[in-house]
Amino acid sequence: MPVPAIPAFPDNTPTHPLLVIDYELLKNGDTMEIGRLWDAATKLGFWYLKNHGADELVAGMFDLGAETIALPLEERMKFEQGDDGQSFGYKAAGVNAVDASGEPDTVEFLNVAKDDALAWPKQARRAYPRTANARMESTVGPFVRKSLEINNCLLEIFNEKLGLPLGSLMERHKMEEFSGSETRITRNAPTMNTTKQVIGSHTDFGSLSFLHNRLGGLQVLVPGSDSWQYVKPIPGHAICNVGDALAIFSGGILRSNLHRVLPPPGSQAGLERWSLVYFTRPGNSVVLRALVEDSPLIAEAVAKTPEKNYETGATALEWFTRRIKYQRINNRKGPETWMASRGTERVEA
Ligand SMILES: O=C(O)CCC(=O)C(=O)O
Ligand SMILES: [Fe+2]
Repeated sequence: MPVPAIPAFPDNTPTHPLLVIDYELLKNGDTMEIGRLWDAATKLGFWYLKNHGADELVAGMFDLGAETIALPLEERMKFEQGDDGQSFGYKAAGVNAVDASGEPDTVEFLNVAKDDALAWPKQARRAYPRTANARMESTVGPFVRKSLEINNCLLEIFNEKLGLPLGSLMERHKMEEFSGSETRITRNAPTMNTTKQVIGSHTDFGSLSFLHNRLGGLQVLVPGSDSWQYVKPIPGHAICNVGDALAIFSGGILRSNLHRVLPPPGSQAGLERWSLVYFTRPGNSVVLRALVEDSPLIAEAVAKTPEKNYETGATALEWFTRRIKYQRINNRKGPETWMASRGTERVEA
């Protein structure tokens, strides 16, 4: 499907600069580029990634989004996530809170488990709408494999920079173990209100996110301030970020930064907004704690910040289930439910 021309991100809207990291250079072990990635991952926790080679697959995934949204709502609802903290499947608009007051979100999305994409045509975790089944082999599987290749390369780099024994991070992201790893296609309906949050402020739940945006709307909380700034989408550049699990494993050396989504700004206002992510998350049984015994660097970071508690006492599955479950408005009792859905911003506070 040809991509229609989209109005440029407005010139007069302030944006937060992210470092542009070249995946080809990382793959070739370029020390300077690895140093720049380290800088980005430890200071802001977000960076652009160019030369990742996933663009065609990304376009196919956006087509899958449009095909799925064209199904009758009733059919999509057969695959709804439900209220128990299960992520895979369809999420209808308005079922999650965006803040402590319980204001509803406006995005709908389809999440496909990495375990299902790789097991296809067998079912590993759950069933999906027929549009996803029709593209599982041609589009979803290849996109998931490509995203895994990229995120695994980043994990190996962080493993080395953190001074961990070879394979320590990969061991926590075993291909064979079921995990919360998934790809998500998100849609926000057109709206002229450019200030209402469509996805509330959050840190990502897992290890690494590989995000693709065509329209603006994503904002990061600028570290050390209470200022939110837009991240400008750049064609062919993914937006990558560190999530809670890596922040915890690294004792806070890697940064899981708060972010949120508003409707597209300025000249992009009123357009339907799509985004696509692949989330790498640890294996379900992996306990989320700082790897202090395995790296003097991590031990030192933890020792220097006694006010932070990186012993979550939770497995990746428990962490992930809790966060999803308490976002759901059906589970809401009061502002404490929003607090119960929070991630490392509690650890870091
Ligand atoms: O849509 C976006 O730009 C970001 C989405 C996001 O932060 C998420 O799904 O976790
Ligand atoms: Fe996110």
